[in-house]
Amino acid sequence: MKDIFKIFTIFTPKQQRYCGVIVFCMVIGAMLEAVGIGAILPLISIMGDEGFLDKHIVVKQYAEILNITTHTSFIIFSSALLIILYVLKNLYMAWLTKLQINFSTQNQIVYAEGLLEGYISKPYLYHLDQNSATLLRNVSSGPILIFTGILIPTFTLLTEAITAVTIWSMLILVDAFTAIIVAGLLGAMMYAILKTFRKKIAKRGEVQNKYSALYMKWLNQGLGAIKETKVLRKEKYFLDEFVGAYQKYGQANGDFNFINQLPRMFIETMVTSTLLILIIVKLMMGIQPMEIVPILGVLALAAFRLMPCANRIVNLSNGIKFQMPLFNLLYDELIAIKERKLQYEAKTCEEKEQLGFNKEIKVEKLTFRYPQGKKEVLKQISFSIPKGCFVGIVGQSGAGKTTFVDIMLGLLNPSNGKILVDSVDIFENIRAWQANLSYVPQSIYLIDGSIRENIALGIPEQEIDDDKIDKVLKMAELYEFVEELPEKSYTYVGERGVKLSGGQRQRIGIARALYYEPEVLILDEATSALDNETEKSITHTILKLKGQITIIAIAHRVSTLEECDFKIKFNEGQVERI
Ligand SMILES: Nc1ncnc2c1ncn2[C@@H]1O[C@H](COP(=O)(O)OP(=O)(O)OP(=O)(O)O)[C@@H](O)[C@H]1O
Repeated sequence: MKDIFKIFTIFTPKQQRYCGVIVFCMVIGAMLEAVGIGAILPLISIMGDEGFLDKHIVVKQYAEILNITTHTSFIIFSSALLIILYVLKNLYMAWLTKLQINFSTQNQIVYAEGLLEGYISKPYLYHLDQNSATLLRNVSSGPILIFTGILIPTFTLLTEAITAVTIWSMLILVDAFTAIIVAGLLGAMMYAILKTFRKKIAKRGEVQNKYSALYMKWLNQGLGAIKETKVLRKEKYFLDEFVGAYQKYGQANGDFNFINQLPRMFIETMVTSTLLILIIVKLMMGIQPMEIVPILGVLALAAFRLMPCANRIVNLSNGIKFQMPLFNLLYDELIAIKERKLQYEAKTCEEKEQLGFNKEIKVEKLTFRYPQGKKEVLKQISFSIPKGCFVGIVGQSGAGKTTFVDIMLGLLNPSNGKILVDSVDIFENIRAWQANLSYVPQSIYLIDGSIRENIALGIPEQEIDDDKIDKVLKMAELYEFVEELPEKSYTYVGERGVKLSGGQRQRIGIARALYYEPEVLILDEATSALDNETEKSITHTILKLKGQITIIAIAHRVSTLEECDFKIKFNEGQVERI
């Protein structure tokens, strides 16, 4: 039962009040439902009683005002009233459903944004430990499942429960004995069904949750490495892994759907049999069949209205249980979103603040160890880089060069030591330091957009400065190539830049880095995957920037760093200036 209300704990007090309004409207809706059913009984009595108007003088007086004098016209009038009641009730129910769906959809969007915002702003170390398929599943499917799979069913479940209680209360007035028997029977059945299937459903929920991330992972990997997959002829391997996970996911869903169909059949059989047995008992007690008929009308209606109610309550509870594993998994993150909303915390900030850099970068006794790492990757390293210098970072594979660069970039926090820029520790305000940086990795990530969108990454299309695009295209020696393209800088590069050569991709990376007019340009093996000629030509491009900005470049090839001012050699966590 506590599962049902857990969903409301992720909401702010304002949202909870809104939920309260929805629940209040639902109570009215449930009452309208009950009145709709209850109103059938007087109509049946009126139909069966020719002298009804004569027996009810007050009703007769009001009817005469409306010019209703005969029994037939009174039946027609009462039927018309009932039609209006049903139309109004269902219009109200449609409005209420829309209210619930709007609330759910709006929050689905807010929480999807919140989840992505949370993941994007998480430290780089967090992402090193996560598989992107899990995060993809959480952001893309999480809010949908939580809001359409838990919140809407919770609202519906509450409506059904309120409707059931109201109908049942009316049933008590008509025939208390039958009402108690029906409630006892339905209650016992619901309890038994929920208890029997609770664990099975929770287990299926966990399985579908686990394998939805896994099949997504294999999908990503199979399609992400399409070139290697095809060349190595490993299509079947990826397909088998994907199908293996998808089968388990599908099986869990199928099992749940089957289990969730059983209560309807069970409840229907039990309720119909009980109702018929009740009639037999009443007949055996000597009650005349004609006396049973009017009561039976309401009873059958109520039972057949209560039965789907009970059935839906069971189905909805099971559905909620099935979706709970993902909700529980995301619970802390959803609470964090609520807290962020409460604190009106600034969105992933794009601060204007920039750390001043006029003299030097000083690395002081910098030490780093990865959380799961056994030894220190950097051991108290110290050196300084004067502004405007071109510094080469060299050393064997695994020596800690990328780790150092990641610290410089503000992606990793040192275990000890400092990096001072004009005597200010960059970790005091890493965003302000990052405002000075541009970075070119070994493999540039290109979005499936135009060249200009890729260069001015993160800037809305309409705000891209085309003069600046031309300028950096020239600096990266890409201008002529782009000018020859049919759509120039508006040409699409394809997913991850598949329509470009490796050298062109790296040049776009350099143009991107330069678009932001950095004070410090960091290159992590930016040219090492290229052939000698392209590498030389890109190095030549970079060298043109020497003296204008500070360049820190990791490179394995000696030729890349021939013209640098000095080199820092990394060796087993220690450094030496050469
Ligand atoms: N996420 C991580 N968790 C634990 N250890 C890591 C992690 N990333 C890197 N390491 C370890 O840190 C050490 C330094 O790695 P780093 O990538 O900085 O070396 P590198 O000098 O850049 O190597 P290369 O030239 O091959 O890129 C290596 O021993 C590596 O195994």
